[in-house]
Amino acid sequence: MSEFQPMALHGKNLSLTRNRRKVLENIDCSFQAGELTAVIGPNGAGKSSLLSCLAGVLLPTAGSLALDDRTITGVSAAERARLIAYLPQQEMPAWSMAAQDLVALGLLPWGRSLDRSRRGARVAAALNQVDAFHFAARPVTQLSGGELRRVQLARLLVANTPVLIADEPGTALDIRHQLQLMQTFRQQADAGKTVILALHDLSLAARYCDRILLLQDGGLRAEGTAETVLTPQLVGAVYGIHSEFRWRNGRPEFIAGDLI
Ligand SMILES: Nc1ncnc2c1ncn2[C@@H]1O[C@H](COP(=O)(O)OP(=O)(O)OP(=O)(O)O)[C@@H](O)[C@H]1O
Repeated sequence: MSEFQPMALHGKNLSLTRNRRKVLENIDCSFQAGELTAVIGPNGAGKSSLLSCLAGVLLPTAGSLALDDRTITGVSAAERARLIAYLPQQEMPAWSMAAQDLVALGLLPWGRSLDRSRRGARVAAALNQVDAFHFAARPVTQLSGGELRRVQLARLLVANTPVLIADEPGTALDIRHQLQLMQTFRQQADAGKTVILALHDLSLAARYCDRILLLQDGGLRAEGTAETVLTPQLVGAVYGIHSEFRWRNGRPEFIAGDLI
């Protein structure tokens, strides 16, 4: 396992039907290396469905996916696991392993190519990235919701994959750890990774992400920078709330207001 190869991910005309319900329709989306993208939208808009398709967990009913210029169907599952790391919205540990062992599961796609000491060093570094090193030896079934989430995030990060996909990664995290996590994702993107996050917190999306995809009813309603997507008009039309977007000390800021 060496330095990662930067990689773009492209979805073309993606549609998805789940249990006879059309949940995604004709979505075109591209995610470049070095870019941190937020996928936003109200409950049920299709964010998790889209991320699951991008991660290769759900097969789109129509459309195609490509990693750089290779269609995803030409990439073996084993190779895909070395290229894309994915954290679903909810995940309960199947059994009571130590936190560090759960993180080490993220290295499985490399098999025996990593020796024991390098494996241990990587796990420790990933746990440190999410401030979870001090409970590395604790059983995951005895952690708080936010502590468990941080361990799962360490598992996402440990493999150094070129593409990171995380569905509401900050769920259950306190505000400090949420900010720390967004800084980590920002650094990962700045290092050349392709980072895709489903987010409900629009102020975090505005502050940290290069680009925002706004989903509504399974379709792509808008796409662009925070300034072009998080307008009071669009946010009002999609979420039914008043809002403000402004620049403060050179940084984009989104402020949610009252219900319309
Ligand atoms: N297994 C399923 N079978 C049928 N419909 C489903 C299934 N899972 C999700 N859906 C439907 O698909 C649509 C999109 O769901 P999805 O979970 O992708 O939305 P989301 O934007 O991630 O929502 P949330 O913000 O609530 O997590 C919703 O209408 C949902 O009811």
